[in-house]
Amino acid sequence: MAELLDDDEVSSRIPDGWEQEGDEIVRVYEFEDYLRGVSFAQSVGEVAEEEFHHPTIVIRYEEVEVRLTSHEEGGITDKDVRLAGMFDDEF
Ligand SMILES: C[C@H](O)[C@H](O)[C@H]1CNC2=NC(N)=NC(=O)C2=N1
Repeated sequence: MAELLDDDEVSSRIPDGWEQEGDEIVRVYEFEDYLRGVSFAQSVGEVAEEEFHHPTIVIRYEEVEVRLTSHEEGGITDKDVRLAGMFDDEF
């Protein structure tokens, strides 16, 4: 089981564009149109399935919100930080 990160560790490790909100890290990606966001959400889902670590994905008009936390550990771990960077690579 991965170690929980404290707020300072989260702040220093999460990629630019991500923020901590309680026990989650979150980023809102903006798109020129709705279907580009839908396609991005699909890509995020595929990475999540490959890594077996799943975010909450909210698809809105011209934006997609992605939230990560480690449910089993009950907070933010390096798994979340690593996946955040992998999702950014899909953007
Ligand atoms: C049983 C447990 O749900 C699975 O091992 C995986 C699935 N995907 C997961 N995703 C996330 N974000 N956190 C988890 O703890 C997690 N656990």
